[in-house]
This record gives sequence, C-alpha cells and structure tokens, in this order.
Amino acid sequence: MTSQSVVPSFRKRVIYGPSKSLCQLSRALHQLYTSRSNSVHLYDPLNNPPCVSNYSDRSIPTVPTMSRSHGFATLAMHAGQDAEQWRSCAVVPPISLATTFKQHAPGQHEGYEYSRSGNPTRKCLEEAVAAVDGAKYALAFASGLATTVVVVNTLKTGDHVICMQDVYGGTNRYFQQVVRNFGVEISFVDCTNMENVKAAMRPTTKLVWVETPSNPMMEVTDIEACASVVHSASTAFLVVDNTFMSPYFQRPLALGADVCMNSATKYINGHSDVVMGLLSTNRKDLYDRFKFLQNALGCVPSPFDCFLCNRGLKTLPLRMKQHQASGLAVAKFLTTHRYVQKVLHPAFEDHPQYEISARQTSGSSGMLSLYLKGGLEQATAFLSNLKIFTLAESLGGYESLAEHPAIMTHASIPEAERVALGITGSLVRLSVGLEDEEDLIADLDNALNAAFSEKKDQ
Ligand SMILES: Cc1ncc(COP(=O)(O)O)c(C=O)c1O
Ligand SMILES: N[C@@H](CC[Se]C[C@H](N)C(=O)O)C(=O)O
Repeated sequence: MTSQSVVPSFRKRVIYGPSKSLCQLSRALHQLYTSRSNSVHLYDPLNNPPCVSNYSDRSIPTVPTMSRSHGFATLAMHAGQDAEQWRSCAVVPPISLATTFKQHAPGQHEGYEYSRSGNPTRKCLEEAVAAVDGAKYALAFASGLATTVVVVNTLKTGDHVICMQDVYGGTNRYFQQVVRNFGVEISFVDCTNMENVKAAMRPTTKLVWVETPSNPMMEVTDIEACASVVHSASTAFLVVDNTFMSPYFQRPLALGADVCMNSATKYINGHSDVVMGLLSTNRKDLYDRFKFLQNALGCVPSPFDCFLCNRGLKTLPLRMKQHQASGLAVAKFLTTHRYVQKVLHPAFEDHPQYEISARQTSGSSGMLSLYLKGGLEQATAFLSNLKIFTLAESLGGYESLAEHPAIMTHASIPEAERVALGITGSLVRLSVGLEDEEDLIADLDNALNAAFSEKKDQ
C-alpha cells in the first residue's frame, strides 16, 4: 500500500507505506531531513506506534502541535497527546504493553529499545506533565518515593542534604534511615525561615529538599527566596515536592526551583488507583542524569499506570477547583466548631505564612489539618465515627479521606521529633474530596459530636 495521495497537507513530514521499505526509505530521507528538522515521522501500517526516525540523538519526538502559550487545561488535555503520532490516529494514547521494540539493524531503531528505557505511553504522560509544570523535561517513576530515590542517587558519599523538617513521613524515613547509611549527611531544617536555610548551608551541600505546603503541618516555604539562598551560596539544586498543590495551583520551576517533584499518586492522577512519581526540570544536566537513573535504577511505572495517570491529568483543573472550594468550606466550618481547637490551612489569614502562600500559589487544594480539643482518645473516636470521609492514608483523590498522622503516615518519625514538629495525638489530617460539601460538613459534625459525647458517656 502506498498512500502518498491520502496524506493531508498538514502531515507534511508523514509518509505512509509498507513497513520494511518505508523504514529503509525513512533512513534515507533521514539524511536529508536532519539538516532541516529533528526527525522524520514514518507512519508504518504494521506497527503502532509509528516509526519515528531520529538516529542522531535517539530522542523520541512527537509532532509538536501544542504551544506552551496555551492555557493549563488545554495543555493538560492535549500536550503530548497528538493523534498524528499513532498510525491509527488514536485520539486516546494506546497502552503500549510491549516490553521490547524491533530494531532495523543493531542500534538502529525507532526511538524505543526496551520498555524500561522508554515507552510510548509513558512518553505521552511525560510530555503532558512537562507542559503543565512549565518544564522542558519531565520523567515518570514507579512511585513518589522512587522519584526521591532517583534524586538522591545523583549524590555521592560526603555530600550534604538540607531537608525541610516537616515532610511526608516516608521522605523523612528514607533520608534518616536509608540515605544516612550511605555517608550522605542530612540536616532537617525549618525552611519557613530563610535564616535557618542560610545557616545550614555547607560547602558540601548538594541538595535542598522542600515540601510546600508540608505534610501534615501545612507549613509554607518561600520557594523564590529559598532558590535565591541555595543558588547564591552553593552549587546545590533545589527540589520542591509539589504534591499538596499540584501544578494547577503552584509552579515551583517558575519560582526558581531546579526540580519539581510530585507524588502523582495524589492529585495528578486523582483517582486513588495509581502509585506514581514525577520529576520536571528545565535543566538539561539534571534531566540527563535523571533519565539515565530512570533506566539504570529501573524504577519505572507500568504502561497501564501511565495511561491512567495521563487520563487523570486531563481533569486536574476541574478537580482542583472543586477541591479548593470544598476544602475552604470544610475548613471554615471546622474553625467554628466547639470541639476543634485549631485549623491549619494556608489560605487562612491567621496562617503564619499566609502572605507567602498568597504570593506563590494561585489557590489552595483540599488539604488541611486540625487539632481537636481533646487528645488521642477523641481523635480516634472522631476518625472511627466518620461515614463519608474514609479513614485511610493517602490524599488528593476524588474521595474524602481522613487520617491520624502520628499513628499512620508519620509513624516512622521518632516520637520526640514528631511531637516537636506538632504531630501530636490530637492532630488529624483531611483530604477533602469531591462529594457534596453539605454531606462532608454534616459527616464531620456528626463524628465530632459523637467523639466528644462518647467521652462524656464514659
Ligand atoms: C508530600 C508527599 N510526597 C511524597 C510522597 C511519596 O509518594 P508515593 O506514595 O507516591 O511514593 C507522599 C506520600 O506517600 C507525600 O504525601
Ligand atoms: N503520602 C501518603 C502516604 C502514606 Se504512608 C504509606 C505507608 N504506610 C508508609 O509508611 O510508607 C500520605 O497519606 O501522606
């Protein structure tokens, strides 16, 4: 089949034809095209995805139809998703399950060799994530923590890391209980005060890891100020864990961070059915190292998970708007409740870093923490009496979740350190989901009243 005649004019660099001869033709044309363009797209009827010849740098280009000047929702839906990249012109990226890809001659292939090294479905997701993070590059990993492992693997023995003192318990556990064993020194620092960051910097500091807002204390670090301290005092790079905000409400790279990290398990996928991590950066040196480590360490997500996460990303803007609205409504309700001592929410004026948060974010998510007036007993009773909020770890899904950080997500932090951070028996964390606001508020009210009347009854 030769179908040059059906090639629409907008597919100028697309050639149809039988697999073998056209792949040969592609290689010949490649000589001609490389001087003028990066790649030749060969639409091969026997293969899906199409042959994409770019032997010069082995990158995996797609047809560049999206301009970065498009709005967030447009990018989330279309960046990296061009139907023209598939022979079938599938509007939804296919799940590419092949573990390996045919080579024309040893080392001559269409951009993919082996699925750990590169995968077409993963590539679609990575391009979409780069676009919404305002990054040149993005990479997907098997979990948020796998992403942290990759970042840390850029270091060597003797290097020093500064980590925000309030971070997800698993991040703390990894730095304290794993990374330290390899001779990398870690300082846990209150990065809400830049003087602390300045004081902690050493000549050997190579990585500064910040989570903002932090899990679970909702503390906010000034990303721009932090980047300026880090870059003026060292060659270290600044990573911002953006999991609580998602790219919809906070863009760390635009604020000077070198790397934006997300546990896509949370808001980006948004449906509590994928565990995944993402890294975005504009720095080619870091991207090259992370890309090397993605393959060398092997911590890649499955194509099916990439498909799901790519799908979830498309509704991120809509979901985040509703998470914000319901999160604020729930937080406001809780501040007036007789059994609630304090609500931690960065969009509230009484939050210690309210001004920074207002400056560096364009909204707030469904995350908040609260102290109950009682102690562990009341917190346990409250969590056990919830009917719509599910008592479970994790966050950022369409369903509302509640958890007890001291016993659940942050249990691996030594007790004294936990208490010093404010993670006490009366602290509860909520991830406000997409259910009807009135139902969520009624659920919280009922559970609070039940928890405190249980105490009275005893
Ligand atoms: C803020 C934050 N960062 C990183 C992680 C790690 O992500 P994952 O569970 O996807 O490994 C989590 C939760 O686990 C988290 O809450
Ligand atoms: N980041 C999530 C994950 C929860 Se903790 C998971 C597991 N028990 C562990 O210790 O690794 C959150 O809810 O904050």
